[in-house]
Amino acid sequence: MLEKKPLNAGKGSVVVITAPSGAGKTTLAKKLLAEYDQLVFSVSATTRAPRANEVHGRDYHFLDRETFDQHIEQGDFLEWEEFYNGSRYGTLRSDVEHHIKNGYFVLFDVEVKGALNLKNVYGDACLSVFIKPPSTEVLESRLRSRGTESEETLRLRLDRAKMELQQAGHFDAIVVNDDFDLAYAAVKDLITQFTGCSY
Ligand SMILES: Nc1nc2c(ncn2[C@@H]2O[C@H](COP(=O)(O)OP(=O)(O)O)[C@@H](O)[C@H]2O)c(=O)[nH]1
Ligand SMILES: Nc1ncnc2c1ncn2[C@@H]1O[C@H](COP(=O)(O)OP(=O)(O)O)[C@@H](O)[C@H]1O
Repeated sequence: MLEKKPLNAGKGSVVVITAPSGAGKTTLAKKLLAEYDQLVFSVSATTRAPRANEVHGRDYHFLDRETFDQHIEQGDFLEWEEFYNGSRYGTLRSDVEHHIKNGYFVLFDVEVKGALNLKNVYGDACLSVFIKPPSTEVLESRLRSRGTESEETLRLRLDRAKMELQQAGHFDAIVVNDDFDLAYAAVKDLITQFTGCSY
């Protein structure tokens, strides 16, 4: 769902990384954030339960469904989507505005529909990168070895991945995440070119 209210702040530049679940976007994003001082993470809100290593406010704002839906009603989200199983994910407008006002480039890690919506909002001020797994078999084995999914949520994520892979052509660049270091170098080059920032 794209919420129509425009951003109050001037349109800062943003980098959107999107991919099917398990392709490696969060791993790439974390390394980028550790290396680029000028890049700041858009911490999304979600109704899904935290994983063992996740911290509230750092990885996500973990909200119950009622609170999440209140934010929808109040128009607090720039965009939000239901990913699977009723789990909702959204970008809080105020967080992003705050970072842009402070002169940062904002890095988003969002699913494909949200990424397409953010491209619409930011237009030329957005670099969008689709991270592609080498194959669906590798995607499945990465999701399994991550150890975060039940058999049911694994299936739901893989089903959604099929739809998401078909959308890859809509983004500015596609980077295949086979060898991690090569994929990371490719994404870094794109960001350096787009932002003019070195790390
Ligand atoms: N549209 C949208 N998608 C989000 C947002 N935050 C996270 N996502 C995406 O929701 C999907 C599920 O996220 P998560 O449960 O953390 O699984 P993971 O990406 O496999 O680690 C991923 O594709 C995330 O990139 C958001 O604010 N908006
Ligand atoms: N190039 C790669 N080669 C092997 N494993 C990888 C690679 N990139 C990421 N992974 C692993 O795959 C799993 C999924 O990566 P993650 O970053 O959580 O994906 P996403 O955020 O897209 O769901 C993690 O266990 C991660 O360590």
